[in-house]
Amino acid sequence: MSKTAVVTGSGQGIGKGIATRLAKDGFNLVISDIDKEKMEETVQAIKDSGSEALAVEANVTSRQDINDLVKKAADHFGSVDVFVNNAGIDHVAPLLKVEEEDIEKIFAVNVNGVIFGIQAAAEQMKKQGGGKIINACSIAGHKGFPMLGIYSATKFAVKGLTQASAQELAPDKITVNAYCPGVVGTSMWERIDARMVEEMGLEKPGDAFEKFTAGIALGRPQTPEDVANFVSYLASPDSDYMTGQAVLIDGGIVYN
Ligand SMILES: NC(=O)C1=CN([C@@H]2O[C@H](COP(=O)(O)OP(=O)(O)OC[C@H]3O[C@@H](n4cnc5c(N)ncnc54)[C@H](O)[C@@H]3O)[C@@H](O)[C@H]2O)C=CC1
Ligand SMILES: CC(=O)C(C)=O
Repeated sequence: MSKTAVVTGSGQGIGKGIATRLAKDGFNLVISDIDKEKMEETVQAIKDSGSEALAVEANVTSRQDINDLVKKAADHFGSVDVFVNNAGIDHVAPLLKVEEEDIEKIFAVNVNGVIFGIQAAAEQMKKQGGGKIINACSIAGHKGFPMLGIYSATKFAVKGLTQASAQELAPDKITVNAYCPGVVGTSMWERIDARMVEEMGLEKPGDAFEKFTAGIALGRPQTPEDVANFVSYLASPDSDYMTGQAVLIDGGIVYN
């Protein structure tokens, strides 16, 4: 029987790239997002390529939504073998301009969402005798970047949650790891660029993206496929002896 992977925030961008790759790897896919239209587009693309896919609308800030997502995935396909906590949002501002509601909003998605995902997936995986949980971290989870202060704080939190849950869940044969991309050309970076250009007084759209990508050792911005190639490994038995790691996959920006 095929294994099943659930990917949150897989209507577009990195999540869509991961879902498409895992479908190619032979997984049944559960595509989940708050954007119904984009979610259905991803499902159709996967079905057109000959794989099984199910769409489940879920907001990661709601524990109930995430519990329901895992239940629907398990009821439909029989198991949840891989759960990717990919959904995330950005926030760009100097720390002195950050409002209380900005902090609440970004932590609700990037941190609470990952906690709810780990909890719901682990309860299901325990019943099955194991599984793999994979979290979206970032270079900003290894190094604080100016203008990305609260975003960086959420990604440092993801790294901590990955390490703690890996140790708690190892006896249940559940591994927990994270991918830490650099600068990926998705709609998230379009928003980051627009805000940085405004806040930093740069000349034109694209200047912040160019500034960030200029320092990449491998000489080009990252694609969702670059990230998905590594997540494919984390979802495969080849990574069975790896847990608690938040691995940089950034073309050479941050070195640990
Ligand atoms: N783009 C980049 O350069 C990098 C992105 N990341 C992380 O990778 C992940 C994916 O990023 P991108 O694909 O670039 O973002 P994106 O903005 O292109 O796509 C994010 C997806 O998540 C969905 N989403 C947003 N809030 C949600 C919620 N509350 N519940 C469910 N779904 C929700 C959106 O509808 C969208 O489909 C995020 O966690 C991000 O922080 C990490 C490092 C670099
Ligand atoms: C979006 C993101 O994680 C960075 C650092 O570019």
